Amino acid sequence: MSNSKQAVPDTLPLLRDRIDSIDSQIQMLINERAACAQKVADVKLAEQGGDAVVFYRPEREAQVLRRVMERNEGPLGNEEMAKIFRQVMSSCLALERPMRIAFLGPEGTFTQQAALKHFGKSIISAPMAAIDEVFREVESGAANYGVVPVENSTEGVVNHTLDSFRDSRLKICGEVEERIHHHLLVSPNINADDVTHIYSHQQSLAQCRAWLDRYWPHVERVAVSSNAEAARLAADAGRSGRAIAAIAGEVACELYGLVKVSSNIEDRPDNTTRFLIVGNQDVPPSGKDKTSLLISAKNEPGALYRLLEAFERHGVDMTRLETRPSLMSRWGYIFYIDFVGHYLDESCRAVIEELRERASEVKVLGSYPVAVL
Ligand SMILES: C=C(O[C@@H]1C=C(C(=O)O)C=C[C@H]1O)C(=O)O
Repeated sequence: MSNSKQAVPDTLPLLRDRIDSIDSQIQMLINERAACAQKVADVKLAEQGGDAVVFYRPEREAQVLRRVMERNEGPLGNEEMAKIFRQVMSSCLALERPMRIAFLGPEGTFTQQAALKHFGKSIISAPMAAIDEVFREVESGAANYGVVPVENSTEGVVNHTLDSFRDSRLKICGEVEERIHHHLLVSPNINADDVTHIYSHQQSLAQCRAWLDRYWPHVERVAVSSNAEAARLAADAGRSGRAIAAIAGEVACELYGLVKVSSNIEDRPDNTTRFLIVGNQDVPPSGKDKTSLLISAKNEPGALYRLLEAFERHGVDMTRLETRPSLMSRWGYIFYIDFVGHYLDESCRAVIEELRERASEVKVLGSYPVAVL
């Protein structure tokens, strides 16, 4: 831009004039960008036609965000800047048709937070009551993509999600990581000193146990179906003057009009959950990808060793291994393996080919960009 290197004025009126002028340029450029994105959609329609057209490209979006972070010079931080671009892309894509995203609900869950982090805010939210319903909603075409939790750094793997992949043809199209922060919330008309009960999901109560023991040892803890439900109940109670607090996240706090008594009360400050994006799409390489496999191993001595050995020999970096019962045969197992790379990369292809010779079933659940935000 012509005036991007102009000296910054130092009086309030001049600074505000400058901001106004920058804003109008930003606005013009955002609309110019949106017009280009619309044109891209037209080209895709012309090339791919009708129902087959895929407007949302996770690999391209990841590349755009990575580039934003690489070239960023501040004073805004890389992540802050990428979040702004995340929303710009979300708005551009929604010009075509906002995507419907199914997630593990109700409104206000951390999974919804993850969905918004991944897709931006210009989506239609479709809260589902259970993980398998998220899968079904996407399989039936009622939603474009689904978001489900898959592992938590404190609590471990989410079995329902892994098990859902057994019978599903959906592909993993992306991953999101979310630092999970819990807050103690009450209705604005309630005095925190009067609180008689604290509601939350069992996992969250567990993740804040030491903090609760220290500061609220004599208040009864009540486990409910989700944090968002706890927040809703606390808001409801507040309306009739009952002093019930909830432990929940930021989104639930805002959604149910609660106020924070204490923030970030989780015992482990690095408490993180990883979520997966599931869809009907094979995502091309983004340059920095991960792949997830489901493998049914033959039930014989050394079976797992022979599977893992292939990764070692081809220098492919395995990041996760989970075991689940196969349900097909007693003491048969299914392994879930994540590794660095795309299934089209030469070394990854070689590994997958060898696994196919050694296992009774190998299903590529998807290759997808490593989480950017
Ligand atoms: C514009 C495109 O389509 C969508 C919008 C994007 C954007 O706004 O940058 C990026 C990828 C797609 O989700 C594209 O494929 O380039």
